[in-house]
Formats: sequence, C-alpha cells, structure tokens
Amino acid sequence: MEVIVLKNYDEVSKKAFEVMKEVVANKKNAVLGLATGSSPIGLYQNMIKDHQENGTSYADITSFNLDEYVGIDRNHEQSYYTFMHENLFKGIDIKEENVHVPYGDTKADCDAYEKAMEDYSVDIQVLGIGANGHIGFNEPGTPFSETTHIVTLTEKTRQDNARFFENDINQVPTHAITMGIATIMKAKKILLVATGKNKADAVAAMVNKAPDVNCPASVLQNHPDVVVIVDEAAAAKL
Ligand SMILES: N[C@@H]1[C@@H](O)[C@H](O)[C@@H](COP(=O)(O)O)O[C@@H]1O
Repeated sequence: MEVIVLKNYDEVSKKAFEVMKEVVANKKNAVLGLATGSSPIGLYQNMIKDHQENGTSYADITSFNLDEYVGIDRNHEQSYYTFMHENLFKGIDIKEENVHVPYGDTKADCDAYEKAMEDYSVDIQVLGIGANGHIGFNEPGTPFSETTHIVTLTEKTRQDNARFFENDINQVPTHAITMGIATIMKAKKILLVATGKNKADAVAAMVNKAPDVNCPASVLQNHPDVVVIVDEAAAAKL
C-alpha cells in the first residue's frame, strides 16, 4: 500500500487525478470503478477540466459505481445516480449506456450487478472511506468474502450522511445496495482518497492495524496495487 500525504484537499485531488489520468491515457476503453461522497469531487473536477482543455476522451470508457441508496428514486437529488451525473458524467463524454450504478433492493438486483461486471475487469477503483472505516457501504463486520449485497446502514453512517438530507437523519435511507469487499478487491488498481480530521482514526486503522473486518478498509493491505492519498489532517494518526 502506497500512502501519499499532501497538504490539503486541492493537492489530494490533483494527485488523485494524475493517478487516474495515467490509466485513462493509456487505455481508451478502461473500466473505472467510481465512488460518491465529497472526497472524490475534486478528482472528478480535475477530470472534467482535463477533458475540456486537453480533450481526454471517455467515449469508450465503462464505469461501475460502488453503491446506491435503497428506497429513493434514481432521479432523487441525493441518489448516487444523480450525484455521478451532476459531479462527473455531464462534464465528460462518457456514454450513458456505458454507465452502471447499482439499483434495487433484492438479491436478484445484487446478482444482476455482479453479472453485469463479470465481462469487465475494473482497471482502477476509486474509493473514499467512511469515518468508521467503511468502503462503499461495507460497514464494519462485513465479511471480506461478500459480493454485491443489500446493507443496513449504521447509525454513524446515516448521521455522517445527514448533511446531504437537510441535516435530518430521518430522511437518510436506512438501507443501501453496495459492491461487496470481494467485488472491490477484484479491481486491478485501487485509489483511495481521504481528507479531514474526521477520517484520521479510520485511515490509521486501515494502514497500521492488521486487516480486520472491524475496519473494512484494512482489507486493502491484501491488495497488490493500492494508492492511498490523504491530506495532513487525515494522516494525523498514522
Ligand atoms: N457510501 C459512501 C462512501 O462510498 C464514501 O466513501 C463515504 C465517505 O464520504 P465522504 O467522502 O463524503 O466523506 O460516504 C458514503 O458512505
């Protein structure tokens, strides 16, 4: 696991973009695993800027998103489907038919997402990290062997995400559909970004403690190609 510590969110976003650019510049039809949350927004802004200024094309690129809430419509303003269109897809030339965001609340929906991914191999998976160490929506305790599944969100995660729902935890969905840890680990390369002191404990557990289901992100120590890019605040407990 390569850990890069930089000054602030801006520098983290620029460095993350360099890692991403190397993948998309070398493979026209790369497969991107994408994440939501505030952490990757700066990376996505850099991708949009580069597309506009340098013409980097995403026309042959395919994407698979990590997760989605259960119980809100795809077109809800806080759905991850909407998030991805607002924060990345509408600014680049990716084709709608090449975009995949999981959706649904049944085992069949989960299996269908795994099936859709079967024909592809993710070249780079972008990840954020939850304050409790979750990746995607794989909460602490999730077996590392899980594939795409439905989860009950923890109180902590719902609280952390209430900022997107008028600070009202009651509006935050209670369930989500997420790629499992085994799904995430299949990616050829993993790029995790984290900033802010709220992430310091999770980052320290991910990097320094032995892999353990209590910190889902610690599984990344078992992956051969992981780049972790954090700011000084998130690195404070390393
Ligand atoms: N499901 C998402 C995760 O994929 C994300 O990494 C995490 C951190 O979000 P943020 O980057 O906004 O701190 O939030 C949500 O729970």
